[in-house]
Amino acid sequence: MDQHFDLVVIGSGSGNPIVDKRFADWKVAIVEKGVGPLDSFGGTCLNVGCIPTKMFVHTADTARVPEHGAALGVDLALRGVDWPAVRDRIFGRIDPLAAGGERYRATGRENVTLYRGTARFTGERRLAVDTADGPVTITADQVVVAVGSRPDVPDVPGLDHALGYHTSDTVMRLDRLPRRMTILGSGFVATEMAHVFSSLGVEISVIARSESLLRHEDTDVARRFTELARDRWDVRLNRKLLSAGREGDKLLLDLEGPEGAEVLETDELLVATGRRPNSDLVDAAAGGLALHPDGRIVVDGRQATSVAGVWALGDVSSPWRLKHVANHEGRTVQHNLLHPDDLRSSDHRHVPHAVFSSPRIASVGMTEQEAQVSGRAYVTATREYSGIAYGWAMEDTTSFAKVLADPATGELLGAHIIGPEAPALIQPLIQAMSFGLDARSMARGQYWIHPAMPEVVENALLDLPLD
Ligand SMILES: Cc1cc2nc3c(=O)[nH]c(=O)nc-3n(C[C@H](O)[C@H](O)[C@H](O)COP(=O)(O)OP(=O)(O)OC[C@H]3O[C@@H](n4cnc5c(N)ncnc54)[C@H](O)[C@@H]3O)c2cc1C
Ligand SMILES: NC(=O)c1ccc[n+]([C@@H]2O[C@H](COP(=O)([O-])OP(=O)(O)OC[C@H]3O[C@@H](n4cnc5c(N)ncnc54)[C@H](O)[C@@H]3O)[C@@H](O)[C@H]2O)c1
Repeated sequence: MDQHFDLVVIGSGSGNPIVDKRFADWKVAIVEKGVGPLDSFGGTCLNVGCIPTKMFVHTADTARVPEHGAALGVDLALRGVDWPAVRDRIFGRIDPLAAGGERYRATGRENVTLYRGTARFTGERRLAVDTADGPVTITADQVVVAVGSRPDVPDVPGLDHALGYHTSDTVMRLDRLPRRMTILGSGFVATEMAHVFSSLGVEISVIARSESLLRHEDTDVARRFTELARDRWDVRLNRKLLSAGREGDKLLLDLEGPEGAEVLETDELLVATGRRPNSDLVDAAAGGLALHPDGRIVVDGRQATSVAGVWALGDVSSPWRLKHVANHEGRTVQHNLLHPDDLRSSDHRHVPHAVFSSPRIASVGMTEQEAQVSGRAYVTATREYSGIAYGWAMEDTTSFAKVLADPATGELLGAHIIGPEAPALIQPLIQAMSFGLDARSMARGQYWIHPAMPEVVENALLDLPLD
């Protein structure tokens, strides 16, 4: 029998918090198929994304303290890494959170029904869900499509499930640490996981198809990061993976590079080559939803899709696959559901991101290469951490903050930081850009605590050659 609801939310990641107490009078369904090896409730960020990765990153940073201590004359030693303890501490916190979230949705509110299964559109605002109790048909006045994305694995001969490769969905739950791990890709996941596993003692090889890691970052940042990565990992740039195979416990990767063919032998392979939107899993086209060529659902500024009453947010529709963007878009959808006569748009003017590798990277606004292409007048200034007092304290020789501004007005156009605490240091610059504070006012209109790390930002701003 068909079930009709006021609202159906598909996906329990950033879609789930939309349904708060203001929806107490609405008849609501939430549909979730499960993510990761345990088919968990709560989406990517909680179960296989931001949260576990950053718990591993913090652990990795801790394991590297002896390396940093040596430069300061402090003799520390890493005596060992108890991988099962590390892994189980992290998932021992996360798995109960996911289970608790699911319990609340299953039993916590009378007006909310949780369906566990994959939802597929069979018409406009009409869905079929395969649940453990059999198929259900759901119709609704309003539908929120928050189905996210999944790892995208390239079509390479031998690179199939039988090979036993990992993605970010599985690599954090390895039974044991391998001696060697190869990572295919050179973006967010690749560089964060290379930091995690190398800090815990694994020999890392990174296969990048371009000539730098993190090539979407400002070129100065990507260049510095790549130089540092080459000191730490076996970084193979300009490489193509031609085929993959297994010989007993070993994986053999056939690569083609600037010096011809090479075979890389490894124990585990992490494929980190991007993600694809889950619009196909939900059969968005059958629901009448317009799609971009890359599979993202088309939305307008208000997160409305091409079908009245259907909204989309997060990785399935956004060009930014970031949790803070998905959350922001979720709040837009929530407001628009509750206030149909006063619709709001999402604010995508200054979307920042951070890469939690080592060193850390944080960025907002235009890179220098984007500023060049845009043709707009700009000036830049770069201040090394070694040029501020706290940088001396840390004996830092490689980190910097770079800012871009309009020479005439001082309007901040972009900021890029590579080094310790970059994600925290960039926040005042995001604030300045969001609220229209120009570089000169920002630098001189407030006190900067001395001798703290934000002085690197203050000095970069003061160094800008403004008219
Ligand atoms: C390893 C990793 C680390 C990351 N780290 C960060 C970070 O540090 N900072 C950051 O900002 N972002 C990070 N991200 C990105 C961030 O996790 C995503 O942008 C965010 O979680 C997307 O939220 P969402 O709600 O769009 O999708 P999800 O959270 O993926 O939610 C979608 C849900 O829909 C379900 N679903 C899919 N199809 C169906 C269907 N047909 N029927 C029913 N249910 C369905 C899925 O099972 C899933 O639970 C990371 C991502 C990864 C993979
Ligand atoms: N700190 C964070 O905010 C964070 C952390 C992890 C993931 N994420 C999000 O998750 C998404 C997925 O991360 P990701 O690292 O998988 O994607 P990514 O887009 O950051 O990087 C993908 C990498 O794979 C390479 N690549 C693509 N196809 C390839 C192929 N066929 N062969 C070889 N290399 C190939 C690309 O050149 C790139 O280096 C990101 O878009 C990001 O938004 C965010």
